[in-house]
Amino acid sequence: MENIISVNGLDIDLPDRRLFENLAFDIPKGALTVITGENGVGKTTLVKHLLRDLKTNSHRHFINFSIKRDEAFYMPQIRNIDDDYPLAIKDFVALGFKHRILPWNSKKMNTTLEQTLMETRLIGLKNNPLGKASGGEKQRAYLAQALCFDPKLLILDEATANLDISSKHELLQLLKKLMKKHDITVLFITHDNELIEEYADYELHLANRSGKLIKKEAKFHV
Ligand SMILES: Nc1ncnc2c1ncn2[C@@H]1O[C@H](COP(=O)(O)OP(=O)(O)OP(=O)(O)O)[C@@H](O)[C@H]1O
Repeated sequence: MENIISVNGLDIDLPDRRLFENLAFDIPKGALTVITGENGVGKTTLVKHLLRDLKTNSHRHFINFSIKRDEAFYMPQIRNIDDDYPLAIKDFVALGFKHRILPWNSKKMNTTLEQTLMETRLIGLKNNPLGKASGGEKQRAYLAQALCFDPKLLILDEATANLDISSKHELLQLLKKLMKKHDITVLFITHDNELIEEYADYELHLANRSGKLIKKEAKFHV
C-alpha cells in the first residue's frame, strides 16, 4: 500500500502543554481516511501542522509527504456566507484555479469550470449568487472550487456539520465518485458515525496524545 503521508515520532506542543507525543501513522493514498477523536483532542491542529510542514518543508524526518506543496487543498468548516455574498456560484468556484494570471478565465479554465460545475451538479445554478444557495449547494460549491485546484490531497474539516441527512450523503457520495475519478486522497475530520460507517476506508483515531490508524470497510462503493 502506497502512503501519501507518513508520520513517525512527531511531537506537537501548544504554548502551555504537549498536544501529541511521538505520533506515528500513515495515510494511505487514494483512500478516504476520517480523522476522529473527542472535541479538543487536536484534529484540526494536527491537520494544520501537517499542512504548514508541507508548505515550509520543515521537520522533514518526522513527516514524509509524497506530494508537493501546492497539491493539497484544505476545505474549512462551512463558513457563514452572508445572504448578500456578491459572487455568483461559477465565479466562487473559479477562485480555486491555481495558476490564474489574468483577471478572467482562459478558454481551458472555462472548459474545466463547466465540467466541474456539471460534476458537482451546480451547472443549472451557476449564475445564482452563492449567498442565496442552500447549505448543500454551498458545500458542493466548495467541493467544486477544490476540484478546480486539482489537488492530490483534499482535507475536509467537518464539511458536513451543518447539512441535513440527505445533503450529507449526497456530498459524500459525490466526493467518493470524484476522488476515484480524479485520483484524490481525502482526509475528512468528522464526528458523524453514520458517515464513518458508510464511507470511510480508514479511520485515524486520536486519543491520549497519540493516533492509531484503523482499516474500515466502507459500505458505499462507487
Ligand atoms: N494556537 C493555539 N494556542 C493555544 N491553544 C491552542 C492553539 N491551537 C489549538 N489550541 C488548543 O488545542 C486543542 C486542540 O484544538 P483543535 O481545534 O485542534 O481540536 P479538535 O480536535 O479539532 O476539536 P473539535 O472537535 O472541537 O473541533 C484545544 O484545546 C485548543 O484550545
